[in-house]
Order: sequence, then structure tokens, then C-alpha cells
Amino acid sequence: MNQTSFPKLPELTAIWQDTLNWQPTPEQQDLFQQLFELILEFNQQLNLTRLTEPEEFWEKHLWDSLRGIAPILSGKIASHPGDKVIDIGTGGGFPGIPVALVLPDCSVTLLDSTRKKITALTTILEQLNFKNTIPWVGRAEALGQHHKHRESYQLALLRAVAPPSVSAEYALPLLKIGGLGILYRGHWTTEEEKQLTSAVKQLGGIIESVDEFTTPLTNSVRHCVSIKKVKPTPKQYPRNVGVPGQKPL
Ligand SMILES: C[S@@+](CC[C@H](N)C(=O)[O-])C[C@H]1O[C@@H](n2cnc3c(N)ncnc32)[C@H](O)[C@@H]1O
Repeated sequence: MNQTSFPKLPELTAIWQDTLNWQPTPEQQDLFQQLFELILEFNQQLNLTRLTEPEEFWEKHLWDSLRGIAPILSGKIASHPGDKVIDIGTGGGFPGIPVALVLPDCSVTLLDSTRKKITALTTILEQLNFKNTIPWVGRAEALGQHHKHRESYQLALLRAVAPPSVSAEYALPLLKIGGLGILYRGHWTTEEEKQLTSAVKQLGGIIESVDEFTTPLTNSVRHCVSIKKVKPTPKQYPRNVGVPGQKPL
């Protein structure tokens, strides 16, 4: 018998519907709960997240992860079976795991340079019986120069990984032409936008949109900055491991 009792995640169906025009099926709600429990269990040995209260986990991990793909959930942007998604710097699996959970026909690569985190995520994903996730240990700079990965993704997600122009250098080489990178940000400044505009131009991209919103439980201001690949990224990008962060474009 399982001795551990875990807190229950809120369902908040009306908020899903009002904010994303989408709501989880009972099976998806059940998977959210299982994911929460597995993360709490693994968190006892490894720091996967500091957000362990049910409401904050719901808002900052589940809702925020899915807010980034709101245009896909609402059908405004089409996703196709077999589309490849990559979560760069996934950490404890966010935003990539909730995205994989709601887009079962897409293949979601969860990339992180910390082996321990990817080992934990691999076990969590096996226990959830996910078939559409690929946990991967590596650096975004190396993957972007790998012929099997370069220009092969439709969607790249980056939350709390690096400043915007560094995130762009990680994401754009991996995207197909027409593919989108979603940068999950807190506050957004005109200075950041200026730097990002210059960086994406050098990398073959444009800023497609900057979407400002507040989170539904704590009213925190957040932004999703969407960058689009419009032409091939020059061969020299991404630069060697560590260089994008040390000398941002
Ligand atoms: C602050 S955590 C964010 C985790 C998660 N995205 C979230 O929002 O909860 C940043 C993660 O990015 C990873 N990371 C940083 N730079 C990276 C790079 N160049 N390539 C791959 N992973 C990277 C780190 O190992 C760390 O796990």
C-alpha cells in the first residue's frame, strides 16, 4: 500500500476555459496529478522545483507552461502529427512536459545540460507512460551544430534559461524555416526588445509578437515573446559552448 499521501491539485476548469479557451480532459487532469506527485517525490533527492504547493504548481508550472502554446491550443496556429518540439533548458520538465501531455501527436525533446535532472525526468516520463518525449542531456550550442537536430524543429520553448538574445542563439539554429521559438519571460523591457531585434536579424529570424498577460491566481505580469525563423541561420551560429552567454549578440 502506498503510505505517502500527496496534496491534490486544483482543477480550475473555468479558468482554463476563460484564459486559454481549452480545458483538460479527466485523463489529462489525472496525468497532471501524477506528474505533480512524481515531481514531489523526486524533489526529495534532487532540486527539480521550488514550487511545491498545489496552487503555485498549477499556476506557475502547468498553466504558465501551456499559456506559451495558447495559439496552438486555440487552433490559431496549427500543429501537425509528427511535429518536433524542443524544450531548451527544461530543468524539472517545464514547459516541455505539460506541452507533451496536451500535444500527444508531437514529439517533444526535453534538453538539459544537467545529467541528474534528465535521469530523473526519464524515470518520471516512464512512470507516466509517455511515448512522445525524448529526454536529452546536452548543451543547446552543441545540438544546434548537430546535423540531426539543426533546422529540424517546428517549435522551441525556453523558460528561465538565458537572456533573450542568448535564447535566440540557442533556438533559431534548431528551428525549421517557418518554425517558432517561444521565450517565456517575466517583465519585458524596450532595451531587451532592441537587443533581441538585432540578435534575431543576425540569426535569420524576426520577432513575431510580444504577448503580455497576467497569471490567473497571483496576477503576476508575464510575457511570451515569439520569434520566427524566416531564413537559414548562418553556419557560425550557435557559437561554441559558453560563448553565446559570455558575448551575447
Ligand atoms: C532555471 S532552470 C529553468 C528550468 C525550466 N525551464 C523552468 O522554467 O522551470 C535553467 C535550466 O537550463 C539549463 N541550461 C542552461 N543553459 C543551458 C544550455 N546552454 N543548454 C542546455 N541546458 C541549459 C540548466 O541546466 C537548468 O536546468
